[in-house]
Amino acid sequence: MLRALYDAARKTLDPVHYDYVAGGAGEERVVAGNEGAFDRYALLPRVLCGSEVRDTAVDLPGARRAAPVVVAPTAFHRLLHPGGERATARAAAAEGAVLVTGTAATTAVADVVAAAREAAADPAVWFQLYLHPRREVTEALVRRAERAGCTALVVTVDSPVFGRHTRDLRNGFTDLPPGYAAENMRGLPGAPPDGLTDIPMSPSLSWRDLGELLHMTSLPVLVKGVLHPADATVAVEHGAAGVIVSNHGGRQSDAVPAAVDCLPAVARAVAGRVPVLLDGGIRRGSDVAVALALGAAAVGVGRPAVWGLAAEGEAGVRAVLRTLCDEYDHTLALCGGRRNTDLARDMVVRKGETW
Ligand SMILES: Cc1cc2nc3c(=O)[nH]c(=O)nc-3n(C[C@H](O)[C@H](O)[C@H](O)COP(=O)(O)O)c2cc1C
Ligand SMILES: CC(C)CC(=O)C(=O)O
Repeated sequence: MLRALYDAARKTLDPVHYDYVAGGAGEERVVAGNEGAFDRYALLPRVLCGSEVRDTAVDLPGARRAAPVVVAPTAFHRLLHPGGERATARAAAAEGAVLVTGTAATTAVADVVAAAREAAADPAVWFQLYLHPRREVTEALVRRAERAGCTALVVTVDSPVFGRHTRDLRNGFTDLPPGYAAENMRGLPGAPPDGLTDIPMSPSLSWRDLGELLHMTSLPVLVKGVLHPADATVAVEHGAAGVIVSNHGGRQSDAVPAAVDCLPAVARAVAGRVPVLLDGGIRRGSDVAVALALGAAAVGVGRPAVWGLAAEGEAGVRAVLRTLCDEYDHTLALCGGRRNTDLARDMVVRKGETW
C-alpha cells in the first residue's frame, strides 16, 4: 500500500524536488545501506505469551505517545506540497505521533504548532535546531520554539558542514526558489532580509555549545546524529534528554555504517538513562520492531512521511503513519509481545546466522 503512495509521490513531484528528497551524499551507498540493513535482520518470535490487547505506548521527552513512530525533521514541505508543514503537523497530531519541525521548515514554528492544535487537543511538536556559531542566533531560534509551544528540542550534530548531495549538485538545486523561505530564520540576527536558506552549519561547534544550549532552555534536548557509542555517553553526561541514532538518511557522510547497525552499541552505552531513538531506512512495521528489539524506544521516519505528503498531503502522511503503526502492532502480536519492551535483544538475529 505504501509502495503506491511512494510511486504517486514520484509521479507528482518536480523531478528536481524528487531527487532532493530521495537522494543523499556521494554515491548514495548509505541511503541504500540504511534500508538494506533491515533486510539482514530477522525477528525470532516468542510463542504463547501474547495478548488480545497490546499497548504500544511510549514515554518520550515532553510527550507520551500511543505508538513509537515519530516524524523526523525534513526540510521544505511547502515546496513538496501546497499544504506544507501545516498538513504534516495536522496529520501527525491526528495520528498521535510526535512531529519534529525545524530550522529548515518553510512554515514558521508557531504556525506549525497552531495547525497541530487544530487537529488534536494534545499534540507534541518538537523543534529541530542547527546550532549557530553565534549564540544569540541559536538563542533566538530556541525562544521561537519555546514561545510556539514545542515540548522538546532536537539538536542535529551530524552536520558540521553541508552534505554534498550528488543529485542536487547535478540538478543545480542549491537554494529554495523565490517565494519560499526557511521561515524560522526570518529576521534573526545575521540572517539576510529575505530570510532565505541561511541554515547555520559550522565545524567549529563543540560539546561546549551543547552545554550552552542546555543552559539556555528548560525544554528537554535530544541529540540527533549520534553513531559512536562514546558520543552517546558524552551527550547523556551533558544532560541530553534523548539520543537519536541517525546518519541523516545518508545525506551527510557516504562512508558511515547503516544507522541500525550502530544502534546496539549506542543503546549499551546509554544503558537506559535516556530514551534512544533511531532513524534511517524504516519502511515497514517489522523495521520498527527490529529497532525496538535492538534498543530503540522509538523510531523516526523521514522520507516515508515526505512521500505521503507529496502524494496526498495531510491524508498521505496520515496513511503512512497509520500503516506503519498498524504493521508494527501486527508484528508485535506475531512476536508474542504485549508491549514494546517485550521485544528483547535476543529476538533479533542476523539472517543466515545461528545464535
Ligand atoms: C528531504 C530531507 C530533508 C531533511 N532535512 C533535515 C533537516 O532539516 N534537519 C535534520 O536534522 N534532518 C533532516 N533530514 C534527515 C531526517 O531527519 C532523517 O534523519 C532521515 O530522513 C531518516 O532517514 P529516512 O529518510 O530513511 O527515514 C532530512 C531528510 C530528508 C530526506
Ligand atoms: C536545508 C538542509 C540543511 C536540510 C537537510 O538537513 C537535508 O536536506 O538533509
